[in-house]
Amino acid sequence: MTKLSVNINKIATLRNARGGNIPDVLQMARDIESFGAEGITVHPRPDERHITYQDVLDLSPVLSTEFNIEGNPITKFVNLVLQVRPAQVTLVPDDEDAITSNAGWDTVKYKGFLKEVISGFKQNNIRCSIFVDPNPEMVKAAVETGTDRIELYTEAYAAAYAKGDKDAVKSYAECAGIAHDLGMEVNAGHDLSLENVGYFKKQLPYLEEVSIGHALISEALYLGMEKTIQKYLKLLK
Ligand SMILES: CC(=O)[C@@H](O)[C@H](O)COP(=O)(O)O
Ligand SMILES: NCC(=O)COP(=O)(O)O
Repeated sequence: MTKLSVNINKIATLRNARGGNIPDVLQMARDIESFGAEGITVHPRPDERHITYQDVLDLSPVLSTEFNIEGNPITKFVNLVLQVRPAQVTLVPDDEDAITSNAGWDTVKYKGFLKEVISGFKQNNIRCSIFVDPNPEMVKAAVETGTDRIELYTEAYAAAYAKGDKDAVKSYAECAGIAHDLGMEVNAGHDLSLENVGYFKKQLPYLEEVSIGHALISEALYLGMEKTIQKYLKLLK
């Protein structure tokens, strides 16, 4: 079984559109957990355009499932994660002004940096994952950073699948196998949806967790949050 961690950034985007507290991000997170999601993911960005640093602090004590905090390990982010001590931190090499995540780590070039950051988190018993493209060279170098997991960046798979190209999953399956053989667990995320996640899960030999936000929140506008989560859980069994 693959765990579903729901990324609630887009709920905060809606709330921030008007100020105030509608929708209530904390209540939504609790409801998402009660509908069966096994984790909550947030990706606070430096401009706090959706999830704010304060949201992360407020969410931490009320969650009952795995809390996954994603982001670029700038000092402010590292301090936040060390204060909250979530179950998992996912390191993503975002530019400050990126609309959304758009690349995985160059684990060869940034090996030393990642090693140092990951060591600090692991000393605090925080599981580490790093966002990587489905590139065998990057996956092989990832193990030397000391990370527990990799998160495969699935945007390219999702785009290809939408055009009918199912073969795009092959590089992901290969990289999941390499990661497993090297002792790392495998997560995946970005642009996964009800349409494409079932095939992805079936093709990957190892897949611990997917984090899904943009499509899931959009699908919930039509189906409702509870039904949407139930559909994902069925596909991820
Ligand atoms: C790492 C990743 O793929 C997700 O965190 C995604 O980038 C969501 O971030 P936004 O909600 O800011 O697009
Ligand atoms: N790590 C990926 C994530 O949290 C959600 O990405 P998306 O579903 O919003 O593209």
